[in-house]
Amino acid sequence: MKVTDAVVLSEVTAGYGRRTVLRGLSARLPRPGVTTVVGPNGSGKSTLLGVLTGIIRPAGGTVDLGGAGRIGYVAQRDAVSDALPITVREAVSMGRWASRGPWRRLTAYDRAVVETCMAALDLTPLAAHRLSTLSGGQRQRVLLAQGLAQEPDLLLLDEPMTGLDATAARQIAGVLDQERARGVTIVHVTHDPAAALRADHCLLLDGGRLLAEGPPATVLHRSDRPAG
Ligand SMILES: Nc1ncnc2c1ncn2[C@@H]1O[C@H](COP(=O)(O)OP(=O)(O)OP(=O)(O)O)[C@@H](O)[C@H]1O
Repeated sequence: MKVTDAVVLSEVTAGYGRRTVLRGLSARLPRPGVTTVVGPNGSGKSTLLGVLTGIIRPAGGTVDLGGAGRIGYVAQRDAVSDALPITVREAVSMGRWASRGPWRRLTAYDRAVVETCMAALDLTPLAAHRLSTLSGGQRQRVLLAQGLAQEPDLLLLDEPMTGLDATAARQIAGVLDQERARGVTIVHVTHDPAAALRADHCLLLDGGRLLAEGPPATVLHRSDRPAG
């Protein structure tokens, strides 16, 4: 696989069936580095993450992950059933399925990764609790721990800070800083300008098109102004 210093999207067109969402999107995301994706509701941010995961196959254009092998994906909390009758430890362990396959017995290494990821997000005391008994912010931390347990090169996050209090948001930001320092490439959809500003790079989408890309301060300034 080709190894570059970037994830490169070239003229990507993608959507759902006959519904086109992303239209001719070209962008270059630093690798390693943190890229935030901002834009109004429905502008195609989650669809872009779907393309990067490979779940959504572009109808046109190309995606070059720059050699990123393992991809971790952390969904919006709403997208995940809170009713699953599993514990926090079981949910985080699901992050190991990507390398082991579902229903396989986890190795000692897998179990150690799961414990480390729970500890990083202060989930160890909740390890035996059912997901359904957790608060929204705690569940959000479980989803991130599950993403980290995949030991990804490329970590894709869909609004991981939504609805979190300041302490939990700071904690997640700290964990993402650590991952970035370890060389993980992070792509992060957010509506939070403070989170977007901390990134290395920012993409502004509108109507499925790239309106601007570059340093967050410049791009966010652009997003404050009416398009045109
Ligand atoms: N599974 C789907 N089938 C058909 N259309 C979809 C599907 N998922 C999203 N869409 C449509 O694609 C468009 C872009 O949605 P997407 O979720 O990518 O936007 P977004 O920028 O992430 O929005 P938000 O900020 O609200 O999360 C929307 O018009 C949405 O209705």
